[in-house]
Amino acid sequence: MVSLVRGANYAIMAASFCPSLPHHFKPTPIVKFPQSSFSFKVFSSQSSPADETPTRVGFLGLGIMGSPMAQNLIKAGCDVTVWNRTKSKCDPLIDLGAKYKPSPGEVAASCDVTFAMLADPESALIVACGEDGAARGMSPGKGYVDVSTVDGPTSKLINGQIKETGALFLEAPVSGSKKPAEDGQLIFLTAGDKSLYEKVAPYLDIMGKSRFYLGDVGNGAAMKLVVNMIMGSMMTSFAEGLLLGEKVGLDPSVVVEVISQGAISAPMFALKGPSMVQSKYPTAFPLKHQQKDMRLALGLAESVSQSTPMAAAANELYKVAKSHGLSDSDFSAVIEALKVKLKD
Ligand SMILES: NC(=O)C1=CN([C@@H]2O[C@H](COP(=O)(O)OP(=O)(O)OC[C@H]3O[C@@H](n4cnc5c(N)ncnc54)[C@H](OP(=O)(O)O)[C@@H]3O)[C@@H](O)[C@H]2O)C=CC1
Ligand SMILES: O=CCCC(=O)O
Repeated sequence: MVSLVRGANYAIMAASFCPSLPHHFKPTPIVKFPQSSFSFKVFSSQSSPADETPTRVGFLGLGIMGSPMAQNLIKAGCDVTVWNRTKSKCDPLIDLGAKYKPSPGEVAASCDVTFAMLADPESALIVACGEDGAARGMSPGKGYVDVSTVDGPTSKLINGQIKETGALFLEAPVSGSKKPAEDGQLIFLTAGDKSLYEKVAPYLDIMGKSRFYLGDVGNGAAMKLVVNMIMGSMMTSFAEGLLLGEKVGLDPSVVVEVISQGAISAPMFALKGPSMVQSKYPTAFPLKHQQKDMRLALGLAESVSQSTPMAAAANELYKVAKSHGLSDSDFSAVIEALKVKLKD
């Protein structure tokens, strides 16, 4: 079953699930509407599921996405313990009131639920299952929520290791980039233990604007990869159009404007177009991660013999862009890979 929850009042939610905030705001459980995949949260001053909600939250991985996500939890008054491979990235969060532990295992041991936002399958595996990994600190009653973008097999591996400890697992990759992370407007694509999904829903609602529950582990990863595969191909197609337009004498800013008013308008084009026209690529979503997602999506397609020629071509372009040193630029920098001079 797929469920989506929308529109939560940030302050009221935070007050209900984060102990340092006033107790008189208490939400009722999610109200689900039959015949619809939508459900909405409503609030009252009566009883609350808060008693069963974990209150000590761990956060592993404080990069572009993890930092603002953890920050939103802290600002909402949650009891947050952080860890990051590069310790200095913990400091601004510690200044905001977060606790610190020197390893993922120690974070997990000291928290009821631990979130992880890591770069790729390799880092997600190391942090969850490595020597000092989160699994070391897991035990019955705890939960591990991996919000990184990884492939299904990796997610299933982590699920297996976490479940062996008696703890629960939820995969919950996100749609939405740096700004939605800062604004608490992410979209969570979750799958795994339903009871953990329900327990952590208040936290997802602090960090995001909606959440889907998609069933078995692997479905969240698949949904995320399908979405990002489409996004990656859209971006390369947009880049080609901008450059072709420019070469035949069109003003690329006008191309962006025309696109924004028509049937192919997309927030991504409106957001990235103006800076791409100026050859500027301030990093929101690193190009190396987009290429990783194309690679993982192609692997997913391969696993079910689905033909994906557009995505395969786009992936090659991201690889070329990486080889030009653009890994840490925004993924819109893929346009640079098309600026090679061709002979007439
Ligand atoms: N940026 C975006 O717009 C979005 C990104 N995502 C996905 O979210 C995840 C994180 O993205 P983002 O925050 O942008 O990425 P960043 O590159 O900014 O952060 C990556 C994080 O992973 C950590 N890390 C990397 N390798 C290792 C390792 N070997 N061991 C331990 N930790 C490691 C980094 O630690 P350190 O600081 O030490 O390098 C850092 O905390 C990725 O899976 C990405 O695909 C999903 C939606 C949007
Ligand atoms: O994984 C990155 C997604 C970026 C976005 O959804 O805007």
